[in-house]
Formats: sequence, structure tokens, C-alpha cells
Amino acid sequence: VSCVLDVPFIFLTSFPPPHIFQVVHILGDQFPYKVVSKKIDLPEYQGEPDEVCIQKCKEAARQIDGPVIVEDTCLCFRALGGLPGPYIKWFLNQLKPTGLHTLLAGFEDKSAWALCTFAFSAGRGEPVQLFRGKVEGMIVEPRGPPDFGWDPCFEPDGYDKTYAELPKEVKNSISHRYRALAAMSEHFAKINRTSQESKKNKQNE
Ligand SMILES: O=P(O)(O)OP(=O)(O)OP(=O)(O)OC[C@H]1O[C@@H](n2cnc3c(O)ncnc32)[C@H](O)[C@@H]1O
Ligand SMILES: [Mg+2]
Repeated sequence: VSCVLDVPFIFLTSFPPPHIFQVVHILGDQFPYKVVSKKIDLPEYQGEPDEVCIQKCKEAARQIDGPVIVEDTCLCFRALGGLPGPYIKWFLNQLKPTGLHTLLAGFEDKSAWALCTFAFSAGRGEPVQLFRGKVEGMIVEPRGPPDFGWDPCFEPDGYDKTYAELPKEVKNSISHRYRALAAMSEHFAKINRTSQESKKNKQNE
């Protein structure tokens, strides 16, 4: 990834260094900031996924006093009306993937969706923009290496493997996080195209 020096930094909260390269790669060269990982302690907000992200992002922009991206991941069970949703972290800590599967034992509907939201703010007091990526799937008995989160119990629609069983490259090319990042990347690419076009039009006037 080339490092352009005359672009401002943007801080991405709670993304450890190995993952940041993937983030930068997916965002592509149209993204107008150099992404830097920064761990800041944010309160655990409550509410609907969008609301949680907006609050997180506003607080991060306030603390950093500059441009930020924050990310939040939800796992939502249809039989439970979308819960655990933003509270999945706490459910996973206590229940592990096996317990998440057992949680649905009393329900016929095992469907779920993984939702990733990136929230962007240009700085303190600036509006927050959300970019979402959603993947539908099923909650299954855990299969595959228990390396990351709830990956072993989530089987995305169209695959007979869980996220944990899929090769990393495959998961990273179809995941809720990939889709959210792709949406953010497309947004900034579009802004660039528009500003280049208006520059051209001005020159032709
Ligand atoms: O509140 P922050 O600082 O963001 O903390 P976090 O990163 O641990 O919390 P998230 O809300 O982003 O993630 C929710 C949970 O889902 C897990 N998780 C996130 N992305 C995942 C993925 O792609 N596959 C499986 N588990 C994932 C993660 O380990 C957390 O336990
Ligand atoms: Mg997170």
C-alpha cells in the first residue's frame, strides 16, 4: 500500500495492526485519509445498532478531535427479534459459540444475520455517516477452528461451511465487514469522481 504523505490521518478505533492492512486494502486508493489504528476506551452504548454506532463515533471524534472511523459488529437472531445484536460480545463471552447455538434450542427458526457498521465523522461536532454490511446465515453447532469470535457457529447462506471453516480469504471477501468497508470505499470514490468532474467542467467553461 502506497503511503501518501499529504493526506490527513484518520483514526480507526480498536482495530489491531494486522487487520488494518486489510481495511486499507479494501478502502482502496480513493480513500482520502491515511488510516491509523488507535485504541481508545469508549463507553458501551445501548440501543439499536445504528444508534450505538453514532454515539460511539461522536464520542471518538470528540476525544480525538479529528477525523475518525469506528466499527461495530452485531449478530442478530431472527427468532429473538434481532437480539443479541449489539450485545453479542457479552453473550459470546459467557456462552461461547456452543451456548449461542443452544440458546436457539427452543426455536425452529435458526436464521441470523451478521451486521457490520462503520461510522465516519470528519471531526468533533461533525455529522456521522454510516456504512453497513449484512450477511444472512444460520446459527449451527460450532464447526471449525475457534480462533475468532462467533465464527464457528455462523454459516453464511449459500455455503455449507461456517465462517470458521472457510479459508480466511474467502470469509474476508464475502463477510459483513467486507461489505461495510466496500460501501464506505464506494462512497469516497464517488465523492472523488464528482469533484474531479466539477473541476473539469470549470476548466471547460
Ligand atoms: O466495543 P468494541 O471496542 O468495538 O469491542 P469489540 O470489537 O470486541 O466488539 P464489537 O461490538 O465490534 O464485536 C462484537 C463481538 O463480535 C465478535 N466479532 C466481531 N467480528 C466478528 C466476526 O467477523 N466473526 C466472528 N466474531 C466477530 C467480537 O469478538 C466481539 O465479541
Ligand atoms: Mg469492534
